[in-house]
Amino acid sequence: MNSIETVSVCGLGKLGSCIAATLAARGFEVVGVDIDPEKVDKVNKGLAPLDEPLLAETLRAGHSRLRATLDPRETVATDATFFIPPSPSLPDGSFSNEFLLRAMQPVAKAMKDAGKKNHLFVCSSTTTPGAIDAVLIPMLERELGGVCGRDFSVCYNPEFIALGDVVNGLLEPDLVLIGESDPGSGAALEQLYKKYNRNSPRIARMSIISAELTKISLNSYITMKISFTNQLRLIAARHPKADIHAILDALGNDSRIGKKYLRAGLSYGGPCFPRDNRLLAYTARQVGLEAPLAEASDRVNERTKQELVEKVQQMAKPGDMVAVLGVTYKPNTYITEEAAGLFLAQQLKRRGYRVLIHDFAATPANSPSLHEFELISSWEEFKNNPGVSLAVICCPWLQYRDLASTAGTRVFTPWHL
Ligand SMILES: NC(=O)C1=CN([C@@H]2O[C@H](COP(=O)(O)OP(=O)(O)OC[C@H]3O[C@@H](n4cnc5c(N)ncnc54)[C@H](O)[C@@H]3O)[C@@H](O)[C@H]2O)C=CC1
Ligand SMILES: O=C(O)[C@H]1O[C@H](OP(=O)(O)OP(=O)(O)OC[C@H]2O[C@@H](n3ccc(=O)[nH]c3=O)[C@H](O)[C@@H]2O)[C@H](O)[C@@H](O)[C@@H]1O
Repeated sequence: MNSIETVSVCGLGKLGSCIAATLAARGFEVVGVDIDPEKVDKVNKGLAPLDEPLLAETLRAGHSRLRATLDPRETVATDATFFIPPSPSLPDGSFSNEFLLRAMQPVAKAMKDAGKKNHLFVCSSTTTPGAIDAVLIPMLERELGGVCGRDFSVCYNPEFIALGDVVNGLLEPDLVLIGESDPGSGAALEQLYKKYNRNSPRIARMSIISAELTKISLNSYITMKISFTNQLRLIAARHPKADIHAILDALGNDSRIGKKYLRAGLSYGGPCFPRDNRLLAYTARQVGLEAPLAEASDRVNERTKQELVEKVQQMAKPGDMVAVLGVTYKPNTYITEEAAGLFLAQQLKRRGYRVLIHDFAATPANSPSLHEFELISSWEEFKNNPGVSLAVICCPWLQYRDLASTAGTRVFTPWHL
């Protein structure tokens, strides 16, 4: 296929809005498509549809080359369409294809109606390994009445970005991963990335199933590393003279291990890590195998959460006022999904503690699970006069560093701030 100059992006959410904005800022003509009129309206006004560092500036930089629409037929005028709708986790561990099917179908129909051939369908949402070949490509072949790799192409191209750093993560990744239905489409996408990235990342091209397995393996491997630190932390805690931070700092010097994601703290959370291990275990079961390492990482993670509750129970008794500081799954995001702090607050409340909550970004408006809690409204006032029996720093927001214990309050800091 020819080079990609114009691009459409279906799904302008946490990841898609940043992909659309960065593509436009790097010189591509971009059409953004979403089913949410508010997001479309905001993007057309050059405003960020959600909170993400650098998104507003990037949208402004590419404003003249980016427009958004509710109409998927407008993708026909572009060379390639990136699909980035949600792919929620199902109870059996697999990821739903429903949103991808619903986003791709009208685009395929529009291509067919316009008689357009050779469109490139790029799936960026995380998929269950095997789903693209078994479900999405057959649907596209039916809708388009053609053969994948001859009449149209499909690439799987997930991004390895972490929330709070999406724009830089997209533009300067360690790795660009391309699963391709045919060499021509992979080559075209590789050329796009050579123009788009600000660094020169390794571009790994492979079959679609290999790329699907690579994507979930990466997250699964990293959680194995985090769970290893937690396993070691629990063992070291039983030895009064052992210092987990000194141990991990030493281990990280071995280049085979490395220092990243080797920080002793609490459990991992968020919308990605916990569900990717469940997906790897599901993928193993599909071929009659087990994924004991992925399952063990999740077990250690659950144990880490329980251990935090037990530890706090040793430090305060039911009826006491405990302040849970930091209820997001990591700093610089408002997301509380599977966060250690939220888990602790819920468990303490259930056990009869009086719970006060504080966070620098999460509020009941953006995290409805916080509605059931009393919130600390002013951090400055609280910092100077906590007046509670125990404050637990559950998320390593740097602003918590200067909270000192006062006469009546102890401060418990599982993260080495
Ligand atoms: N947020 C993250 O950190 C990362 C997310 N991913 C993957 O990216 C995908 C999207 O994630 P997020 O951006 O976080 O989701 P999100 O929920 O923030 O955004 C999804 C967007 O898709 C839109 N949408 C839904 N159906 C649509 C349709 N039929 N046509 C057009 N737009 C449609 C929604 O209105 C929403 O704006 C998921 O598969 C996720 O696993 C992968 C790596 C990182
Ligand atoms: O698949 C995805 O969607 C993304 O998932 C993660 O991104 P994210 O969940 O946004 O955030 P991270 O910054 O990686 O943190 C995840 C969790 O790990 C925890 N963590 C991180 C580092 C560490 O040393 N220890 C540790 O417990 C954090 O506190 C947090 O709860 C991956 O880092 C991305 O590469 C990937 O693209």
